[in-house]
Amino acid sequence: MIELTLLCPADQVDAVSDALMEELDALAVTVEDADADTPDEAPIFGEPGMPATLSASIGGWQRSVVKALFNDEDAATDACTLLLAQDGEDGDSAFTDLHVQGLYPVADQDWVRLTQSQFEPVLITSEFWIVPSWHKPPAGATRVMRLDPGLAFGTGTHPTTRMCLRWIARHADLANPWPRVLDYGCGSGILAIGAGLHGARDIDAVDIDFAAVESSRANAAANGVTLHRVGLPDLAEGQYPVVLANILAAPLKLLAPLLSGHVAPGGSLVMAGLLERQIEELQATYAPWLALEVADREDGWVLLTARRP
Ligand SMILES: C[S@@+](CC[C@H](N)C(=O)[O-])C[C@H]1O[C@@H](n2cnc3c(N)ncnc32)[C@H](O)[C@@H]1O
Repeated sequence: MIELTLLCPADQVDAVSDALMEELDALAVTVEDADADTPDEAPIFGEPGMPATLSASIGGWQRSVVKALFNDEDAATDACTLLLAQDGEDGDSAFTDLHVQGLYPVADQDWVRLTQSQFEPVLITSEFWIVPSWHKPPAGATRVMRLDPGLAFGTGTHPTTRMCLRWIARHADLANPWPRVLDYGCGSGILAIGAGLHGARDIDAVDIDFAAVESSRANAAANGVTLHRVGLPDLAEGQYPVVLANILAAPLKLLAPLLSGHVAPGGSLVMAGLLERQIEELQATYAPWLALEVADREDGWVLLTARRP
């Protein structure tokens, strides 16, 4: 295959990508920051609830590299010629300031195998592992969650997810299982499934993202875990002995009264997605309802928990 690489200003990224995919038969288009790994690198995604940067609202980085994949050199050359010849509204070229960087051969690879090789079994405790379907469970793993990477967040490789799962493994009591659990911001459903594998019953898993809801359903079924309710956040109802929420600081602050209200007397709130520097801010926000404490730390991330008296 051949990759056509173009340097493109932010306000033309969407139009160039659309033309390549929809009119010029590109097999795939990716957009990268031309200034990545330099002092000019600019993140364009803000946290949910925070303003996005200007570039995010116009489709790309100030200097974006658009890469389009074609079956062969002829197809890539034709596409490039047609793209540069497209007329704009004023009769000039539609894509001014577009610079062709080159055509590059892409070596044939086994992409499935390459992707799979990036996901190894993840240790939560010596007994509890997250294992992709193409791996055998490691020796000594007595509790195994089968989970493959998909559209929703949560494969067990991120420290925030791992800390929540460790908390579940350490606090669940099979002789006295949690009668209800709420996984708020369930993503792949990994925390809800983790709770289910540790005996929890009546587990509700909610998320604002439909892809997460679908993926939680499918992953739970693949692990033989029954979820009670799975859907949008308004499905969460009443009080739960355990409320799990791995989101991010800004939404967790906005959700403080709601999440605190879902914690049953004697129950626990378990929150992740928070950095060391955000601890005091979160503690202050939740103080009217619950006293949050640091329960775990990993790679600059913290797990905050609180028990309702
Ligand atoms: C970091 S992922 C966590 C996924 C999974 N629970 C885990 O621990 O790996 C955060 C999830 O929260 C969801 N989310 C973000 N804001 C939310 C909100 N206000 N209410 C419910 N879910 C939210 C996102 O769609 C995403 O699936």
